Amino acid sequence: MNTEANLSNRLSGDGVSHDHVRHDDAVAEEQPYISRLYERLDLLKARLVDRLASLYRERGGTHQAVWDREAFVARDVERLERLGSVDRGLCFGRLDFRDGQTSYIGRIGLTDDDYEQLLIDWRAPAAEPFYRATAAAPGDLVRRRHIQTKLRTVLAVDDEVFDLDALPAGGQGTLRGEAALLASLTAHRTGRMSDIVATIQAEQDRIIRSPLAGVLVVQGGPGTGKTVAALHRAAYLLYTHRDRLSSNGVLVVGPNRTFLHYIDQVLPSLGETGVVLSTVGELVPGVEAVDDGEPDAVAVVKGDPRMAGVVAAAVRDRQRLPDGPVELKIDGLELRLEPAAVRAARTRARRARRPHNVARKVFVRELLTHLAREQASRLGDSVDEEDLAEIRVDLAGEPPVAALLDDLWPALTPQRLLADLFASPRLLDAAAGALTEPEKALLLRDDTDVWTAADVPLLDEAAEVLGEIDDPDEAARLARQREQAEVQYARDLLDELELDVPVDPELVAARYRGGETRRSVAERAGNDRTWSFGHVIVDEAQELSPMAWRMVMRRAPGRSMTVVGDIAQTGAAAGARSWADVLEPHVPDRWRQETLTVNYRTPSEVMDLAAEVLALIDPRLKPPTSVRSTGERPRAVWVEAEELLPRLAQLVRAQIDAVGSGRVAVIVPHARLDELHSGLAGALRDTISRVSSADALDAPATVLTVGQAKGLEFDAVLVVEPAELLAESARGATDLYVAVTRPTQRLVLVHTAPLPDMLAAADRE
Ligand SMILES: Nc1ncnc2c1ncn2[C@@H]1O[C@H](COP(=O)(O)OP(=O)(O)OP(=O)(O)O)[C@@H](O)[C@H]1O
Repeated sequence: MNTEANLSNRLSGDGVSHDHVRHDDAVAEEQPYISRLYERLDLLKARLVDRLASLYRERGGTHQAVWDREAFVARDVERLERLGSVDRGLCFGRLDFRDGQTSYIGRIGLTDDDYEQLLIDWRAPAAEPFYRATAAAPGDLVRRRHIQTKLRTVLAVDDEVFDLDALPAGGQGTLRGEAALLASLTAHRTGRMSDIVATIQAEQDRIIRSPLAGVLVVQGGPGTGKTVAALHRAAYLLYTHRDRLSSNGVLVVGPNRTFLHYIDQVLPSLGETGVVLSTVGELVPGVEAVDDGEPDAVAVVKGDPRMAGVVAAAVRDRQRLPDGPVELKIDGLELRLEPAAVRAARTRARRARRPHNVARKVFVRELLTHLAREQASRLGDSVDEEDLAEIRVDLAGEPPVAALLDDLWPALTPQRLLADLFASPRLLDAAAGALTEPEKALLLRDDTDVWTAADVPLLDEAAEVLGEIDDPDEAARLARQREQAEVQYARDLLDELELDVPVDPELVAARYRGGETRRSVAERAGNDRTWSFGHVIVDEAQELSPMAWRMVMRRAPGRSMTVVGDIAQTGAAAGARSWADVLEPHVPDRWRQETLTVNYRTPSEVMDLAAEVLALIDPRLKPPTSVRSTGERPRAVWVEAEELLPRLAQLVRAQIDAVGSGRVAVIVPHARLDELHSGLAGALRDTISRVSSADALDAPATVLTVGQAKGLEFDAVLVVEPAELLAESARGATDLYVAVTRPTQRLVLVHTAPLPDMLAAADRE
């Protein structure tokens, strides 16, 4: 079946009675309106720049006047950013209704000076028919027109006519269906995900416009548009619930930095910049997790829900009792502290039911009061409350007392708690009663400040149980840091605006001072571990461990979430086996699931092979249906072990040549990453990168592991040593399934060892 027929069958299998018609006049017909929209856009931008320039020229006035002015500036800057981001494909659709009315659909809404609607935002209810109308249920629609533009010029129009008779005479030419979708699906990949606002399909639209409340799970096979639909959902929710979400923000959690880089253009291209993108390993500000390939067995223990109890017990364990009486020498006077007195102070502090560092104040006060009384009675003094307060202050300044307090109830950072715990068999024994001896042994390591992604949820858990340390020096440091950030923000903002007016960034920053609200929500949220987001999107959600889920749930106390993933692609040893397992502990009965079934990425030839792999993961699972075919079957190339590198270099070179400006991936077993990357880099020089480099996805070809390829896509993919991939995978065939479903055009399997049986259908060379 050829590509077009395939596409048409898949998308229009509902017996649509529409006639696809084309007439070049339609292109000419649309150009004036599209030009008018761009003129309007330019005018609005020019007005905003003028207003900002005059706002910056103004100085002084009452505090209120300054405040108001800054509010205008912030709002106008945001508007300008939004208008600046929608130039490409500003308008992409037109709806013609039975009553003769016409609407144009675009990236944003535009009105003229008389508030006449010129363009409808794709997220507005009035735009829904553009995505949802079918021949069976056209509503009042007679025609849906896709308009393809390049820069500001109309290139093509693509009509679906629901009611030929209702169209005015002359409007019934010949057009090809789904041209816009086909063009976008077959385009070369650029290393960055694009938005799909012009071609969103009905099953995706349902997900995008699903209500804000509760947890929506989007399950779907590879390439079904889960990621892209979730990002459009973020844009839709921000538009529809701006009042609620603009102050709390939206968080998108992705599997790794490369993936976030891959998707980070999508929301700005939809005019939304206020979203925080983060990996699990970055969710605790101030901690940089290393991607050091922690052994699966260790990650499994760290991700186990029993670790919550271990962290809580580790904290309690640091609230110590001395083994016997403690002698303290203060100003030549011997004071004796009995364990019973410490126990009493500890009980009072624990009863406060506050986090450890907060409850420390109670403990310190209780113990110092006890010592103060002891001291006074030894001196034969009688003391009142005021005297006690003074003596407490004096005692707290005594080094032996301070050392004792630090020993019995230390102020702890999450890092200190975990570094001490993992470095001490004694502390582990005391806290990790719920773990087996081998599990405890897996956690042991040297005292170090290096953290892995699996440690981050534990640090977050510890931060919850510990609470903030009340340290005035730390508060002053944070205030300084904030001031510097404000000046930098002002500088960036002025650079961005390119105003022809001299404006001093210090002055702008000084105006902001005290105005924490001036920093964007995304900036504030990204630096605050305890921030409550209005909505949280978790992508590749199947990879999160139970401890990671506890952390992510803390970021969404309102439990408004979109959880996106594919259980069949779970690679992490501590990842999910079912959505119910993941969600029932947190939102019993408050989650709903939607399933996507059409694969927009992988051609059917490749998907047929992937289906064999999927059958091994779980024979009950159904692969998504590919929307197109290419006529190119997957190939398997056997090479001698000694010849692997030179042959692979040749094969990669051939694919780079074949994809032109597109992208090639070389997916390799973890154990061979370094060797194959340096070998290929030697042979192919600057055409090849590895994914750890900043510009990884900009190079024509990239060498990466399956974990790093998760969520990404490439024109051509070479999978090296599939049998080895299978052997080193924590979850059987799931890694192989992910690897073979990355290409948009071609798949080549390169092997020295025999090919796993499930790949037998590939053409052999
Ligand atoms: N309606 C659409 N119009 C145009 N392109 C689309 C559409 N839906 C999906 N795509 C494209 O299909 C590709 C796959 O989408 P996406 O990466 O979101 O899939 P996924 O389900 O997250 O895949 P995986 O599970 O493999 O990570 C992307 O290039 C995306 O732009």
